[in-house]
Amino acid sequence: MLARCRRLPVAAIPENHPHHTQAPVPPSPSRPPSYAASATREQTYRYIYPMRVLGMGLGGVAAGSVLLEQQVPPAYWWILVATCFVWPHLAYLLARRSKERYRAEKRNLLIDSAIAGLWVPLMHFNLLPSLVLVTVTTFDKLSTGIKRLWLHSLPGLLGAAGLATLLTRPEPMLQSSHLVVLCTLPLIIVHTLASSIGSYRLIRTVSRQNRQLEELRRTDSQTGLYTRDHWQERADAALRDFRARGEPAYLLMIDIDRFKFINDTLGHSAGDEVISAVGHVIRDCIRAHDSAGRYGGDEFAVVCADTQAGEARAIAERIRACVQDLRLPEQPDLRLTCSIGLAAAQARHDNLRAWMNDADAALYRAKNDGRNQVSGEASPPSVNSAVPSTI
Ligand SMILES: Nc1nc2c(ncn2[C@@H]2O[C@H](COP(=O)(O)OP(=O)(O)OP(=O)(O)O)[C@@H](O)[C@H]2O)c(=O)[nH]1
Repeated sequence: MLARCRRLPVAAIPENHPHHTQAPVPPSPSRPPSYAASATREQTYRYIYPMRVLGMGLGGVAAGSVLLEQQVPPAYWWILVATCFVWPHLAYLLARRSKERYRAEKRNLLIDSAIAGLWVPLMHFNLLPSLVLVTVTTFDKLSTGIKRLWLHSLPGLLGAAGLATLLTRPEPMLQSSHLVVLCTLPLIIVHTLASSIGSYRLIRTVSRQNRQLEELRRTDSQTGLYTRDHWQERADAALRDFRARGEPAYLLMIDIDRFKFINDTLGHSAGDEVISAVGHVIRDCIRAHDSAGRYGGDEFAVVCADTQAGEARAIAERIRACVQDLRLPEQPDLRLTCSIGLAAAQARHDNLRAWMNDADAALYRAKNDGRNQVSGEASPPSVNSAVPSTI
């Protein structure tokens, strides 16, 4: 009855997180099923077990208080012991011994609902414990996140309630005495607390994973530089600042020289190492407020915001010289160079594409003029001419 509130699952919960009970994704022919994912899902019954023992036990206390007042035959007490105190352990054993543990645990969850349904007529429809048992058990189905599980639990719940009504023909006694209220309170309190703690943990997990996802979106794994998308956001911001306040900004397009030849002669993995090493060189050569990104393949881009022409050229020259001095431990004889195109933000640059076109043109000139050099504007636009009259 209290069984599921610790483990509210959503897609963002990690597969190895105890809260994770995401419904199985059917394997597609092009994607082999993940062993890790299914292995964790198969352990769901372990996480549910202690909560089922607690929830069913507290439900048993509530139901027992009603039985106590009604002077019922001993069979009722045996049913109470079997369903509330034996069943949680039996459910655990059944799931553990099953070849398909996750499926077995889903069946156990449905049986939990049937048990709650059974107890409603056995308690003569005593209002408070009946409502609490049905609500808690249905909430638990919802909180698993398993699609439509709560809906699938209703036939069992209603069927068990109907069958027990037919067999025992109980006389409705809706009123709950003080004793029954007192004995039902622990279930209400513990279930609410457990649900709140589950939600709290879930929110913390989701926020942490959102931060990790954002980090992944921003960072190119091969070089540690920004990804193209994130770099473009930074460059856009620098262009906006230039257009709004006239803060000079420079853009550097960097391309490794004759990289195809490295790939062709030393292989792609050596090429990957070169890209990674050049990325690290660029990161070491820029200032804290510059933004460097991998633009694609062997091409990199740096945006230097709030920067004078001399500084921008010095950064570009530093990168060029450091790439020239770069030695790879695995390829000690390999000599690398790069070409760099430099472009200042101009008032005519309506968007980033226009600015990049200028940097690309400068890079093209550097390649044409013999590579291993920096080409581009030596002097910045004046601040006055930087702010367009239309702004
Ligand atoms: N190893 C490796 N190669 C890549 C990667 N991305 C792109 N390439 C290759 O990089 C090469 C890019 O070559 P270009 O920049 O066009 O030409 P280049 O040989 O460097 O010649 P120049 O730029 O004119 O000096 C192509 O052969 C791509 O297949 C990557 O991630 N790893």
